[in-house]
Formats: sequence, structure tokens, C-alpha cells
Amino acid sequence: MREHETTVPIVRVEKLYKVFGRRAEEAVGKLENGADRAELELPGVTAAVIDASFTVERGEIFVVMGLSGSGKSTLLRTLNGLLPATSGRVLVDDIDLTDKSAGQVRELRQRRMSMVFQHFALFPHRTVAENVAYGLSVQNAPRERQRERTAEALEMVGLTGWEDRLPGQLSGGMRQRVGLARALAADTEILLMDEAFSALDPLIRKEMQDQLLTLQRQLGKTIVFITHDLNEAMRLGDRIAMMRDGRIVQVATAQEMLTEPADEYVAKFVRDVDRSRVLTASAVMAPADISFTPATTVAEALETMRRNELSGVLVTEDGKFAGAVDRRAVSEAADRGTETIAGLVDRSAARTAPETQMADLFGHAASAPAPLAVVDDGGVLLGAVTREALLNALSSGENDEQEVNARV
Ligand SMILES: Nc1ncnc2c1ncn2[C@@H]1O[C@H](COP(=O)(O)OP(=O)(O)OP(=O)(O)O)[C@@H](O)[C@H]1O
Repeated sequence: MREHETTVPIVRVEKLYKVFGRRAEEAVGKLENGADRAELELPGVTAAVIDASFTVERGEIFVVMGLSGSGKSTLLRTLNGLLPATSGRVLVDDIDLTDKSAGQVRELRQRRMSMVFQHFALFPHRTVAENVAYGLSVQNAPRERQRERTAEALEMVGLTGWEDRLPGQLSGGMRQRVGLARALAADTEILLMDEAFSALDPLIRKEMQDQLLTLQRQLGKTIVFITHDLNEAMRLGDRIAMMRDGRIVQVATAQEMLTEPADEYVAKFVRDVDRSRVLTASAVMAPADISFTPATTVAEALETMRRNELSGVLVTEDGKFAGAVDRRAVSEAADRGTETIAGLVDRSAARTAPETQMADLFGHAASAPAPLAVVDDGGVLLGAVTREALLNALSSGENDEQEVNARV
């Protein structure tokens, strides 16, 4: 892979405006001078996207999130050139869509991007296989290749055997799988998904989310995914762009959005999220300021634990996590006159990876005397999660305190 391919974002949006109505340019001028959508006061003019700048990195799932009317669909449609920008630039692999002819944009779209819609947009009188092959047939791909790609795509979404059915014979979840297969068959690097799972039952929706995550890992597609559902955004998004009234108010990971919301609006928006499913050990851990080695003397260990009111301490050996000691064992060893803590280290003490969800940390935090060790792949101690840190992280949302206590 050339240097340039690893560093250039696949999509780059710069100061993008999309205004509907006849006095669009005039509106952009006002918006550039700080006017809000509501302050425009130009009849028949709607500022759908205002001053949007962001990049989408190759291979990421970039979620655009916001309430109905915030401008998500319009933004998506300017990314693939279905809607021309009023002002600003959209670059796909450094090709500027905004200075290309309609024909060139269409060609680029067909080659580089596929779209999956909320209501599937399948042809009702064509079979599943014909629907899936549609993008390829538009591109005049050879028949044999169409057949191969269709079979592969149907297999990827688990619909092998359904080739000859009509969409009307399928459930909603299956129809959306056909929509997804059609996008995959076109073999474009970028998938644009507009509320693709919003029409599905919660259970099926979750299944589709899982399937998308699996496919994304296998295929490494770049996905721009629109949703108004925050939990969906947080499950799927490597990064999330939050839109409000046409503007992007924050682009961040789910975790950052919870811990460092850009403003009150974002903070309120994320308040009801199940934080324990979004935050991971890396967000909750603190540096393990106090740790021992097996060579630490019992006297010193006991003194340190007493002074800091610690019931357990983590132990490292040769720079790696080795286990934990608890205060009762150290205290008893002191009575016996034992020299060092080497023989007291519980080498089976729990440890976890930085990406472990907070929800999976509760059990440990409730029982063990020492904090939970967070270690990297090589066993190096990265930090420690205490019960207090878990409580704090949970309650910085507006969770009910009793509920929090019940969980920990
Ligand atoms: N073709 C159009 N002509 C005029 N106004 C439009 C057009 N398309 C969208 N709008 C307006 O632009 C604003 C943003 O709409 P958009 O559909 O992009 O929002 P959204 O966040 O995707 O909402 P939803 O989830 O309801 O689709 C809305 O006020 C909408 O009425």
C-alpha cells in the first residue's frame, strides 16, 4: 500500500453548506456571519447542513446522529453527490465532488459508494437475486461476474437459497438483508446507510447490527451510518458526529461523548445511555500509583496499606502484572515475622483488558480487596479500576444512586 493511501482520509468534508430554496447563496452568507437556522428569516429557505467539516477514515464506521430534521439525510446525500452542495467541498479520495459534472459524479458514485435505505428500496417484481445484482447490471458487469458476486453477497448475509423469491415473500429483516447484499455485491469501498435498521423490530435490529459489525470486520468497508437512535450509534460507531439544527456539534468516540460532551446539548442527549455498555476499563481506570513487588517487605507493605486505607494492592514483577496481596494476609504475615510479601501474592488475582466493557467489571469490583488490574496484551499493568471509580463513572450520568449501588 502506498504511503498516501494509509494517510489520506477516504472522505473529507470542508465547510459544507446545503441550503434548500431559491435564495440559497444569500442564506449561506448569513449563516457564515453566525446566524442560526431559525434566524435566517428567508421565506421558503431551509438550511439543512451548516458549516460541516469532518473526515471519514478508511475502514471506520462513522455514524451521523441527531434528531429528526437535524440534517443527517441531507448530509449523506451530499457525500455521494445525490445533492449538490451549496457551498464548501466534499472530497472522496482527494477527488472533489463539488467541481465535477453530474455525469462524473454519477460515475464516481457507482464505482465507489453503495447506499442502503430504511425502507429497503427493493424492486417488488424482481427476484432477490435480481435485486442484489442490480448495481452490477447497471454497471454492465459480465453476467458470470454478476452471478458470482450475487451468490457471495447473499451468502454473506445468510440468504443463500432465497435467490428466486420476491421481496414480498420475505420478512422485514430479510428484506433489509437483501438491501445490504445489494450494496455488498456492488463491491464498493464505501457503504452509506440511511436509518437502515430503523424499520426493524428491536430483536431483528440488534441481529442486523451484529451482522454489520461482523461484516465490517471481515470486509473492512468504510461505512457512514445514519441513525437517530443513540444506542445504535454507540454500538456501531467508531466515531459519532452529533448534529443539531444543521450543525455538527461534536465528532467523537462514544466514550468521549459520554466523558467529554462538547456542550450541554450533547450532555443531555447522552444522559440516558447505559454508560456501563459504552464505557470501557480504559476510561474508568486510574494509574496504579501504589503497587508492590514480591520483594516488598511485609512491614513496608502493611505500613503503606494502613496509611492509605487500602484493603488490597496490586503486585508487579519485572514490569508485568503478577497478582495482588490483601491486607489481612499481610497483617497475619507480620505477626509471624515473615520478611517479604513474595509468598503472599495471589497470582490468580483478576485482570482485564482495557477494552472490557464496564458492565463486565462489576462482579469483580464487588468482591476482591484489591482494585481490578487492567493489563495490555503483554501483561504490563496499565492501571487499576476501583469500586469508587466504577461508581463515579456510572453516576456522572443521571442514574439513580440506589440503582447504581444495586449493580456494583
Ligand atoms: N428537498 C428538500 N427541500 C426542502 N427542504 C428539505 C429538503 N430535504 C430536506 N429538507 C429540510 O432540511 C432539513 C433537514 O432534513 P433532513 O431530512 O436532512 O434531516 P434528518 O436529520 O435526516 O431528519 P429525518 O431523520 O427526519 O430524515 C429539514 O428541515 C427538512 O425539512
